[in-house]
Amino acid sequence: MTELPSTAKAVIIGGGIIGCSTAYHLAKLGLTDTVLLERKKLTSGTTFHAAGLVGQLRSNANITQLLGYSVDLYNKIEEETGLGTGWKMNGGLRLACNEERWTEVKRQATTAHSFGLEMELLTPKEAQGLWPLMDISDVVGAAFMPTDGQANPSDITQALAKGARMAGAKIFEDTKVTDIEIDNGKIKAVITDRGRIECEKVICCAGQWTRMFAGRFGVNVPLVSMEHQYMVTEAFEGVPSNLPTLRDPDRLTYYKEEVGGLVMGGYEPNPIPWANDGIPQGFHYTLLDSNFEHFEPLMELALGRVPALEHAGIKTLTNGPESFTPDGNFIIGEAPELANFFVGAGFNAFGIAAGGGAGMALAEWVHKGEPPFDLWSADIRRFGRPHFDTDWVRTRTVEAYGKHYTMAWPYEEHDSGRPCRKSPLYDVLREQGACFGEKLGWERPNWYADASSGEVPKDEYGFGRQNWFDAVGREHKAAREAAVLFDQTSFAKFTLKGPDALKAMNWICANNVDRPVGALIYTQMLNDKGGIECDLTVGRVKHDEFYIVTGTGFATHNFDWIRRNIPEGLNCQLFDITSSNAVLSLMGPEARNILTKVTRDDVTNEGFKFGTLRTIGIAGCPVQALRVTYVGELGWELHLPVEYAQTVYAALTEAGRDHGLINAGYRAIETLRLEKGYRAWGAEIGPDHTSFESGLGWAVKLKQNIDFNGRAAAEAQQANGVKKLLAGFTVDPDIVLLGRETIYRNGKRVGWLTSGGYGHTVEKSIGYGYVRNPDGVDADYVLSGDYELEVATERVKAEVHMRPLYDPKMERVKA
Ligand SMILES: NCCCC(=O)O
Repeated sequence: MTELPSTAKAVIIGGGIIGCSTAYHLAKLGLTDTVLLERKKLTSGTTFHAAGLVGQLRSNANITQLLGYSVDLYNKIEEETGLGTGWKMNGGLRLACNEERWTEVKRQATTAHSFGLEMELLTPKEAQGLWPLMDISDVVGAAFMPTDGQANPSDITQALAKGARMAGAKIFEDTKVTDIEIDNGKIKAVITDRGRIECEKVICCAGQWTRMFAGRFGVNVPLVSMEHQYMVTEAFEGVPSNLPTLRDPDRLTYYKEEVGGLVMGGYEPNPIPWANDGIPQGFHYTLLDSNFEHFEPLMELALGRVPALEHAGIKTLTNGPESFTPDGNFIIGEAPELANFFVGAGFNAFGIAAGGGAGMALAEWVHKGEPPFDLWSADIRRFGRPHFDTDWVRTRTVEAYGKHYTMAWPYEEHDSGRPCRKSPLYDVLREQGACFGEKLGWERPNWYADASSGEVPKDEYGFGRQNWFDAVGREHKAAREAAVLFDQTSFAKFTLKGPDALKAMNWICANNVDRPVGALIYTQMLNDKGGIECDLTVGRVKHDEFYIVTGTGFATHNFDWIRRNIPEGLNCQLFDITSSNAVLSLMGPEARNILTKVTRDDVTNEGFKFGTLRTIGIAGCPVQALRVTYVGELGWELHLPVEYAQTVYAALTEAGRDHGLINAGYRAIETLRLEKGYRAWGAEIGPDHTSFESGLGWAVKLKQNIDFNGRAAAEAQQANGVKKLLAGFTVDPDIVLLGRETIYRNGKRVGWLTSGGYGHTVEKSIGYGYVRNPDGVDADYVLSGDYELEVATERVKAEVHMRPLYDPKMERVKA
């Protein structure tokens, strides 16, 4: 047996497709000092029993791009390594068996077009032409993606491993990692049963073992092993080798050709979690007992689609446990809990589809310290407090598994593991008709039902206008004409304190935070490319203390970003105080009149200017009042110790009684901010979009002689111009915009919508998206075009806007 090296730059743990692909890409990047350790044999954990379908389309452009990268790699890896991979680009069919599904499929086809992928809509007969074995009596239509395909999971992994070795990486089988040596928060070495390897970076691609293993070092990887079954038939007539893969989501099943027979599996609504108390020792090349009884309902559904299965001989019913995650996306990135510990795991049964691209992305992340493009939807930092509890994760993951093929409704909420995190006002607001949504475990009012007119606080999903449309319209109108109260307790809140707090903040923030005590500053935090990593409000509470407020879902990510970017040697401490403060946002033209009734402090426009914060007294409570808005109206965010929440809420509602004050929820916030043109991180802005591209260059301190993270990139972009620019679009109010609709300028595809919704004041459907032009783009260019949006494959005329649709002069906000 070859001796283990005593040192390496990077050690990969796990020899499945993700580990091998990461080794391949690290070596190709020149990091030949990479070692991959597999405790048994390559592929022997999960990869060997994967089904091997390679589909590309996801609702996120960059994840789709990553899967597209896999296809490109699989197209060439066989020739590069000389090893067969079983890869074939036989195309993928997706069926729709009811009108709602057909709408979903048409919207997916438009999403594919937005992302530059070919996806054709087919009649049932045309689909049957590609898949003659299927019964089409219930099929309404189908979509076909010609560049999808399938691979042999073990073979493609071996090819990647060979490619990695050819490029210089070292791979060791039968080598178990027993420990990681960490000194003072720094990784020092990996300890194996064959010796110690000193290293800087560890990349944990240990599949379903990852949660337990990473947990030993304080790294939380919320994944769960679930039984996943598929049947393999003997060869039978009518199954050509070029048969496309088939997804039949209304029957919860998928198919691919294998040696002249079919592989058929699916996602049952009552999945079985496995190894709740840990994966048994010696589990390699191991399958679970076939569970025919559990598989039978899927089999029944499949027989309806492929009657010939009735007479096909069954070779096996494979039952292999695989890792699934609470939101159905995989987990990638550097752990926020431990520097230089990277994770690539939790692939939800699309590890083969994602393997090529995920290995590429992970390798770049390891090598350059950042991913090749924004991977937020798969980023390990998207998780938070509830995800530390295995039982909660399991409950949510069971739901996510069961919904793998069910309709992905717009605005759909999770049902399981709720309620988990509750604002002190939860019960009060529920009494008042709140219909809650959930984010990072927090229950948050989305909208309020009016019981007196028979409304019920329950979402009914659909692709048209939903059952909450009127309620949200009511809340929207109250915000514009009177006042509303939003419970925004779930906001993530941090403080940064210490003698060097200002120095640190002015390095991390793109806007100048060296303002007088009491100033409230909107700022972005930029990466080296000028991309927006964080978008938040910063209050200067004392000369050496800042109060930082950001979106609920970004708590882990933003905390991690700030902590990592505090320059070494500076004396300041960052604290997460999310759970200490409740937040009530009082917004609307009557906000001041209401506030005046409950406080003796000066809340006049002169006494309490927009963009400032101050402590005011309300009902015995010291309230940190922030004069800021995300809805485009006069208003204050009131941050207060949680124990006062009910008292202050009662005082405000009492004071607001004669001013038209009502409760409002997050869906009203969305329609209000769309009208006002406020950007949302994760949609309009994010690491791939810069301040100048998104029209936020006004908040970047280039005129001041202050160095900051991302300055060089921002300066270059200011000097050279941009190649994409964010614009607003409006269309006829009957057209429902949801985001990802394709943007056409003068008949040419130039981008897609990042958000879509309806503006109850402007009475139009509103969308935002980037207009791209490789030769450069500015506002005149954007405004000089004729625009159409493709919505569910149909083009509609659109108006373009470069200024907010509502109150462009900020008169209402600053009133
Ligand atoms: N491993 C099953 C994949 C199913 C799908 O790609 O839809």
